[in-house]
Amino acid sequence: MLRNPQTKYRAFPCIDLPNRRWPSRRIAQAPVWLSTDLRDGNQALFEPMNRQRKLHLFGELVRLGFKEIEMGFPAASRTDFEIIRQLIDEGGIPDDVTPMVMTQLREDLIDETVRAVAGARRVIVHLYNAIAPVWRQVVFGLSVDEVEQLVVRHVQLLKDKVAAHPQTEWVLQYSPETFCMAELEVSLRMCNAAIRTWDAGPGRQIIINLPTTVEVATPNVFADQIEWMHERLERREHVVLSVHPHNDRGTGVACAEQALLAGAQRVEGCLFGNGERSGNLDLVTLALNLYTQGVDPRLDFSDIAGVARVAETCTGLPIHPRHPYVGDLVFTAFSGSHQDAIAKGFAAQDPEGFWEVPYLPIDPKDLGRTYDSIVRVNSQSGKGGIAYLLQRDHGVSMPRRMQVEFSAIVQKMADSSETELASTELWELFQRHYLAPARAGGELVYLGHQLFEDEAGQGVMLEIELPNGSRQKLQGIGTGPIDAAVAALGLPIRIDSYEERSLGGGAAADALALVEVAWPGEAGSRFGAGSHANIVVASIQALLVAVSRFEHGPAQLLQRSS
Ligand SMILES: CC(=O)SCCNC(=O)CCNC(=O)[C@H](O)C(C)(C)COP(=O)(O)OP(=O)(O)OC[C@H]1O[C@@H](n2cnc3c(N)ncnc32)[C@H](O)[C@@H]1OP(=O)(O)O
Ligand SMILES: CC(C)C(=O)C(=O)O
Ligand SMILES: [Mg+2]
Repeated sequence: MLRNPQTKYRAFPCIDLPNRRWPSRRIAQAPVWLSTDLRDGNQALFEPMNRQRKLHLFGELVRLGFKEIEMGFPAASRTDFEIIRQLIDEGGIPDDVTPMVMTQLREDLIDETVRAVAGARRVIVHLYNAIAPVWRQVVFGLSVDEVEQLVVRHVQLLKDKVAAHPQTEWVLQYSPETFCMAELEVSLRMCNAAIRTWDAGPGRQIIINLPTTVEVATPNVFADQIEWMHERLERREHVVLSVHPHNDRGTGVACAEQALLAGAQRVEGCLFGNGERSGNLDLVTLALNLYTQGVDPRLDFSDIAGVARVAETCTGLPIHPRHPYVGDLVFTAFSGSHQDAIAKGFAAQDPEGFWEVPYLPIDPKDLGRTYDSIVRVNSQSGKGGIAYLLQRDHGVSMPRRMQVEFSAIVQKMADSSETELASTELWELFQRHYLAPARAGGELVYLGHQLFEDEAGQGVMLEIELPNGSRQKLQGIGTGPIDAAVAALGLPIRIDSYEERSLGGGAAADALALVEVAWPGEAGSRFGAGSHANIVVASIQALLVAVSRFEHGPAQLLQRSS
């Protein structure tokens, strides 16, 4: 990369629009949607869709509620010609859906295009030509006057040709390709030439479609360009002002939103942002952005995963897991504080009230998605999410300090595996670290006990197995069974906390005992857990696990026994 990029790249000039109104407006209704999945989306694929895939995607677009669908470039592609012809001839286009077909300003191509769609109930013919300086000079070698003549000549030609097919309602769409890079006066001249030549008026609609063919400036510049055109286009009431944002700077959706504020009434784009280079406007994101502002998008994404699978199958392109609204991970929180806030938000959410769950801009249920994967655990997770999963799925409710200790163990595991841990894996990890008798060797093992009453308090006769396999009988007296077991071990330990719960609920459920042991002089305490139908057994097991987690614990007992 250059250290002085200003020698190679220039900033796009600002638009002189002192009284711009778009910044203080709000989008209050859905635009007219045009899907160009079958044209702009298709022309950007390694392998363009075959007939079967195109028809599949067309059916899906209709099902989603699109009323205008660009079908392709019939003069350039035999497949496109045959598909549109077949749909028209066989009545395969619903009455409320208008197909659109694209062509360059060339007589032979316009001829073929009209042949492809004549007889349809209503059709939009899309004429385009690039008008920005570099294209005028380098690609076409035409002056501004000559470009205008090209537009007038071909709009007139189309007008004459379609007059022979009065049974079809013909709508013209004119796109000054490369609009965002062209001088506004030149764009206005070309658009007004098309409006006049088509003779737009009552019953003679025209769509003026302004593209960011290659996105080159910040969205506010595009919004200024749109407002400037909106205020100057002739016969404005008979013009549908449309935009066709691409996404080269990653701001296609922002451009569309700001263009709608600036006077655009219609947007063109593709599902999930497919399209040339870094894509077209993502229609799904725009629609759901509106939805989350309380605006009905008039497109149905209540099974968004199903739509995604159709799009992936037809285009052969995968959808990124972090893609807004649809990605596999977008309703998943890994980080602890997010998990904590989401869990609290769900608990507090009023089912009839406004959506107010932290970190989730939309209710996943509205898109046919579930809450199941919202709390997931990886190396970024905190104790809240881990504790939530163990409690929810395994009935284990850890005291707070144990949550802290266990989350360090989980993070170590997640860091080394570099993967997410499922709730079953958390449970296995919990058992391996804390739960007698699931732990695997190296510790003191409970074999049996007997309680007895003593003048000095509660007595216990404890039988345990040492790590070398030898058995030991130990006796102790204390204020209760745990205290007596501590006395029996004869180690300088202290019980810092003790909790018992029932594991998994129900009358027949095992008891779960959680014991926290401190060893004065040793940093930190250790937890242990035991589960058994008998709570005393579970408690002694938990104690033995916690003691075993101090290196000195088993070692001192072994030393004493030898
Ligand atoms: C931004 C967009 O997405 S625009 C849509 C782009 N999509 C496509 O082009 C897909 C379909 N296109 C095609 O299959 C072919 O380009 C065809 C069949 C239309 C034309 O093919 P060809 O005649 O071989 O021309 P080619 O593909 O090389 O296109 C370049 C020619 O078209 C001319 N041209 C490009 N755009 C236009 C236009 N809008 N109107 C008139 N002429 C145009 C160029 O000036 C150039 O002419 P030249 O050969 O006299 O220098
Ligand atoms: C609208 C047409 C010409 C287009 O795809 C573009 O300019 O990106
Ligand atoms: Mg395009």
